[in-house]
Amino acid sequence: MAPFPATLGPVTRSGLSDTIAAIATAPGSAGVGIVRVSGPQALEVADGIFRGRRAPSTTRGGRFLFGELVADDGEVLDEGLCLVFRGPRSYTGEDVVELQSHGSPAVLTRVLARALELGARPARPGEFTLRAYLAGRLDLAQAEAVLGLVEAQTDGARRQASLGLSGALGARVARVAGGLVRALAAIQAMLDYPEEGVPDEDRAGPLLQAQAELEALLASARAGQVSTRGARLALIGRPNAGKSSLLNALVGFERSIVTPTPGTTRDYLEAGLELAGVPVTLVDTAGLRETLDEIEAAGVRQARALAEAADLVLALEDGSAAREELPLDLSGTPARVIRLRTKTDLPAAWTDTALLDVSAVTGAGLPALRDAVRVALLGDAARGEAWLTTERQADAARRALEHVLAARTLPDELASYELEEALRALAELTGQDVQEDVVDAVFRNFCVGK
Ligand SMILES: Nc1nc2c(c(=O)[nH]1)N(C=O)[C@@H](CNc1ccc(C(=O)N[C@@H](CCC(=O)O)C(=O)O)cc1)CN2
Ligand SMILES: Nc1nc2c(ncn2[C@@H]2O[C@H](COP(=O)(O)OP(=O)(O)OP(=O)(O)O)[C@@H](O)[C@H]2O)c(=O)[nH]1
Ligand SMILES: [Mg+2]
Repeated sequence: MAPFPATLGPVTRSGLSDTIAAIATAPGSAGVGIVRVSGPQALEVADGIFRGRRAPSTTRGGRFLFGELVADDGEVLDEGLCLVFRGPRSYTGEDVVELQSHGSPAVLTRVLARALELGARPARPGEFTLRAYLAGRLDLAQAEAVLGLVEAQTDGARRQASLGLSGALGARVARVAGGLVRALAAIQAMLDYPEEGVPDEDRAGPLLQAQAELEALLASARAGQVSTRGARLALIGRPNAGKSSLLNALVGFERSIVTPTPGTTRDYLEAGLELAGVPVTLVDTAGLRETLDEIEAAGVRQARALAEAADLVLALEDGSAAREELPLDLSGTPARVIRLRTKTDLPAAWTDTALLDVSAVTGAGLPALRDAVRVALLGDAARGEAWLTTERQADAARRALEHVLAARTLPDELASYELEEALRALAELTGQDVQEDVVDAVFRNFCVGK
């Protein structure tokens, strides 16, 4: 991808003011496919491709035309629709034309090639959405939500992206910023008119409130990332604990080999499923034990490494056999472990209320397990609220919180500096005050045509 223009603001705007075109629909055959054109020459380009009862350039915004898509020599490529959006009333804020043909890669490549001949240039990844951002139609968090929506594989990811796109996250951040501005005003008043006696709660109240809101926002960051990026769950236990059986019960088919012989699973294997709206990868591993078998020993080493790297460990112990200690130290990361007593359909050899009872055979305990996984992965981040969904957003919120915490303890002069820094971090979060390389990094992840 060509580098993003050097600065934001007017320079970038003019740098982006040429006309871009791209196939907006996914590669492959489909019912309908779309070539999208945006920029000052969009209507001119459309006039050169589209033949209908009237020319796109004489059509009002918000209308569509039915007609033919034609090549430079007049050959009809396909019948199609032309949608006309006149700036600023369009996705990008510029003149936009959509040429909608049958969803044939052969047709779409010809239509795009014709648009490029007529003066458009190929759009860079995310450039339509970048233009919407630069036109002030979306904030940066909304642009990230567009990306999240395009990539959403689960309903949980879709919900968060959709909330983000609605501007709910921006609104949540604006609330925090509003509180900081009030606190800043109180401090300024104190500095300017010390004799007036500004009540301390005017300063402390909004700060405390902002701190609480930032902490809640940051608590949502892990949930947001997990719901978009997904999570890895490692099943760990002694041989025969029932790891492979549990994996099969959770995914609903015989993904992993199960036998009564301890040491059945050697190489690890993965299975994808959706748990609590989160894309989850379950990892079945070799049972942990000392062994002279070289292959099995390699599997055991791998199992330990997989447990280390997982977002969450399901530690299984066979409830129908004499209890043996799990040869794995989980004490360092108790928040990342759910302990299970398995085979509860069989007579219990022992019980322990600290463990969750499950049976892969009857399915008993599986709903409780799914619940525990949801809490472990998402915490109590409220479902209806907008979460921080990217590391970039979380980083900005973290810095804002640090400055707010500093402001609470510092004398007025220094506190007001900290609050200004906190506000700057929040402005970065929504993209009002942001370095161009950050913007570049956000849009680099997009696909062409978005
Ligand atoms: N065919 C098609 N479907 C699509 C999109 C698109 O660009 N084209 N979208 C994009 O990726 C999404 C819809 N988002 C859009 C957002 C704003 C405008 C728009 O033209 N807004 C104008 C006019 C609104 C109006 O007429 O009421 C505006 O806000 O001023 C269009 C699409 C999803 N579906
Ligand atoms: N009754 C009953 N038997 C179970 C249950 N889960 C597993 N088993 C049996 O226990 C034995 C071992 O099950 P696996 O799922 O292969 O155990 P594992 O932990 O994957 O074992 P390794 O791969 O050897 O480490 C098999 O005979 C299973 O049928 C259960 O919930 N109830
Ligand atoms: Mg197994």
